[in-house]
Amino acid sequence: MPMEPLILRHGGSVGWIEVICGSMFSGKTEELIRRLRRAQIARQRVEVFKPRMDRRYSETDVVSHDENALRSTPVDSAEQILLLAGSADVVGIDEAQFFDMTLVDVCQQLANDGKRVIVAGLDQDYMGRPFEPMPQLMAVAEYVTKLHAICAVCGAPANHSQRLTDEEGRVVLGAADRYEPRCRRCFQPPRPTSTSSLKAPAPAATAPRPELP
Ligand SMILES: Nc1ncnc2c1ncn2[C@@H]1O[C@H](COP(=O)(O)OP(=O)(O)O)[C@@H](O)[C@H]1O
Ligand SMILES: Cc1cn([C@H]2C[C@H](O)[C@@H](COP(=O)(O)O)O2)c(=O)[nH]c1=O
Ligand SMILES: [Zn+2]
Repeated sequence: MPMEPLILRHGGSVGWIEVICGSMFSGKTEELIRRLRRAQIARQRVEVFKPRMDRRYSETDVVSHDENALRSTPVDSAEQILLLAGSADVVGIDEAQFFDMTLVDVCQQLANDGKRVIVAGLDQDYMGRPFEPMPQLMAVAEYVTKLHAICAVCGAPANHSQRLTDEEGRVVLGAADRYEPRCRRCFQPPRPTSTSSLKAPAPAATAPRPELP
């Protein structure tokens, strides 16, 4: 993965998008901070953003579960990132799953403008569903890194974030008080309680057997 701005023959530099994704505790924030610190060491201009709603560990800093921290600007919307990125060479964005789909266009515009854009976020929610806008960002990114935590039940690589409370709704902020990473085998997605799930097909006894491929 290129770390230095690439200079084009006609003068300007070419930008790109890097996505860092995975479950909670997989090391996304640590990896984001590591890449941004290296860019600072290379004397590149770095701007870091996070959604203002993420106040878990700090109002202003991007903070990992291990208390590794980097100063950031909290924003209320993805559009604000465009306004505030200014002349940065490198733009870091944490907790990308809390922005709306506008973030995809914002990242594209920043990269088209010659900036290196590094986005970190959850690829799945507590139900195991793709967490927008992460899938769309992964599709348009030049580089995608998927990280794994360690399953809190069995120690295997963990791909899921298990919510430990009965709270419903996609957005419920928390850390180890509310979530733990789990592997595919140990993950137990909560049952959906929407009315559509009440109209589920008949029980297995009367359902037709699936055909073998
Ligand atoms: N079950 C776990 N698996 C991996 N790391 C864990 C686990 N529980 C706690 N940690 C800690 O979380 C750190 C990663 O934190 P962080 O970068 O904030 O992750 P993320 O941003 O993906 O939630 C690890 O370096 C480790 O110290
Ligand atoms: C799975 C899931 C998580 N969240 C929240 C919980 C935390 O506040 C963040 C994830 O932080 P991390 O840096 O990746 O540890 O997201 C949520 O709101 N909804 C979910 O489904
Ligand atoms: Zn497991």
